[in-house]
Amino acid sequence: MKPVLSVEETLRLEDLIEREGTSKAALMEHAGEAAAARVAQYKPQHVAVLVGFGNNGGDGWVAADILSHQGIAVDVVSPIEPNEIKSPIARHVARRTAGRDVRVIVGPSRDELVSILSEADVVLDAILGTGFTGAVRPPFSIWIPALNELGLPVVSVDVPSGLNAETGAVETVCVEATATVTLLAPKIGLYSGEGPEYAGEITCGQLYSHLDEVIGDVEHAAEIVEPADLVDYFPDLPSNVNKYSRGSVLVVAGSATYPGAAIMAAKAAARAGAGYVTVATPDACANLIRMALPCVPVVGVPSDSRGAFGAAAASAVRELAHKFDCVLCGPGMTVTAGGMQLVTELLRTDVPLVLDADALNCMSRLAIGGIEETPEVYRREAPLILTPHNKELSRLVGDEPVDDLGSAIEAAQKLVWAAGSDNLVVIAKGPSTAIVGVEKVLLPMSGPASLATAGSGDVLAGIVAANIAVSHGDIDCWELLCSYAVAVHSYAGHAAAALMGERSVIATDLIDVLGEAMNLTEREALRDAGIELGD
Ligand SMILES: NC(=O)C1=CN([C@@H]2O[C@H](COP(=O)(O)OP(=O)(O)OC[C@H]3O[C@@H](n4cnc5c(N)ncnc54)[C@H](OP(=O)(O)O)[C@@H]3O)[C@@H](O)[C@H]2O)[C@@H](O)CC1
Ligand SMILES: Nc1ncnc2c1ncn2[C@@H]1O[C@H](COP(=O)(O)OP(=O)(O)O)[C@@H](O)[C@H]1O
Ligand SMILES: [K+]
Repeated sequence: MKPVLSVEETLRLEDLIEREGTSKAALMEHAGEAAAARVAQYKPQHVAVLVGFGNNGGDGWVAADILSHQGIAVDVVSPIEPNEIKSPIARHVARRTAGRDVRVIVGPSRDELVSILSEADVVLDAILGTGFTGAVRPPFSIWIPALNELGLPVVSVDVPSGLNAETGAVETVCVEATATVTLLAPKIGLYSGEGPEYAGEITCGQLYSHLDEVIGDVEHAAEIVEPADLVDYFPDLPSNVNKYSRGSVLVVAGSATYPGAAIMAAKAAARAGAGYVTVATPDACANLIRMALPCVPVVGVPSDSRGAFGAAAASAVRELAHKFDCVLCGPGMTVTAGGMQLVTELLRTDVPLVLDADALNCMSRLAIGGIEETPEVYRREAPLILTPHNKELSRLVGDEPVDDLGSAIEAAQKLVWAAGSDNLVVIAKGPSTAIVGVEKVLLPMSGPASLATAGSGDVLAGIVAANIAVSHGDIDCWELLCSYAVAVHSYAGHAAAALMGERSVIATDLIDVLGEAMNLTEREALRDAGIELGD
């Protein structure tokens, strides 16, 4: 796993490295080397380097010097003279570079800038980095749209200029990078908010050779799950299994209004490898679900007058629940008094439980002002996995705003820290999904935007439940098991987009390609771990 840092954590890491004997000036030299190496991959003859006033600009000045030493024509565009730069280390490298074989253009007009950029094969963006906040001010608010309009390859240093490195927010304008060389460790903003849209291909510049020895001494906002991290989490299929021993899932879901959600979750659980899936659903929609799922037993439990779970459903489901390796509750169930009783009852069982969709909304109604205020409601011995999207997560924490990766991680941490159990994991879903446990925040591979389609979350919930059932509790790290499930969902998004076209994917397509998605996840993980693949 690869650490992802907040801005504050990055600054602490720099200080720590400095105490170990490597100065910030030395880090800037290495940052410039990393940026120049990324630009050189394009084999350019002419490079334009846009620098700002701060240390991000310093990195750009160093890179410009290195590229010009490689025989590349380099134009450095700066808003001020090198002598006027406030940061002493950036001023030093700027003055040094300006005295060498580069052309320096200070404060060009928009037209002059466009004509300089038009001569370049690649642009290095070293305008703003981790020190940037708020809305981009002139002259950069003029430079950045001019650069974007040209559509040239752009390598950004640390983060694309205009992107808030902490939140991933873009207030006004931001460089649309082809590639970003982030420094020391990736910044959380590259994965949050609009980060993924602007950053292009992200690589990390190695600025310090003993990083592994010190990175553990600063907290990290999150860790990126690399394919090889998942090698221990593929579900086995030994030859001596039967349908029950493979892993059984009870899907408690559906209502007369939303029977489809139960159908998709159950089918996804079966396709993701559970040997025996059963649906418990209100009587009112049981027959419809039976017809849609010939391979799944469907148990009707008492409905209320609207065809949702009624008051007597809770005890009926409790009787069933303990026979299964995992219970998934929520898809399509709607929020009713019967549903709330059902969720309360399931939280009290000792069976691994996945709560999704309206089960989460029922749960948030069990407490006023945030469920984390009453952790005894959801603290339990058996694993509990919650799979909220931002709105559901916000309701769980008393309607505090959750609108990007950072706020989702914060809200999820409130829930897991209040319960204090390492069996509780929140899968905070969004364009980037975070898996939040009591000690770890993991960022598994994200899928394509094709996943933003109704029912896609029901499919993910089925995949998660199946993997818990198949594991039979033999799990070192629930966060990694959940990461495996999210990775399979993401690969399903890619596989379905390849088949159907990225705009046409619907949730049932994801279910149909789950087998292929599991194979892809496994193949990628083995390759990344350096394990030989058979034919
Ligand atoms: N991590 C590492 O290990 C290493 C990090 N290093 C590098 O340092 C970078 C951080 O440098 P930094 O702290 O100097 O900040 P930086 O991003 O250059 O921005 C500050 C400048 O931007 C300006 N500015 C601010 N807001 C603005 C706005 N809205 N609109 C317009 N301007 C705005 C602000 O102006 P001021 O507010 O002061 O007037 C100030 O001049 C980091 O990203 C990495 O590249 C490497 O060198 C070494 C190893
Ligand atoms: N823009 C996006 N890019 C990638 N994945 C996305 C995007 N938007 C949503 N997703 C994923 O799609 C799923 C949507 O889940 P959810 O909102 O619960 O859907 P539903 O309630 O309709 O089943 C989540 O797994 C989420 O991570
Ligand atoms: K930048």
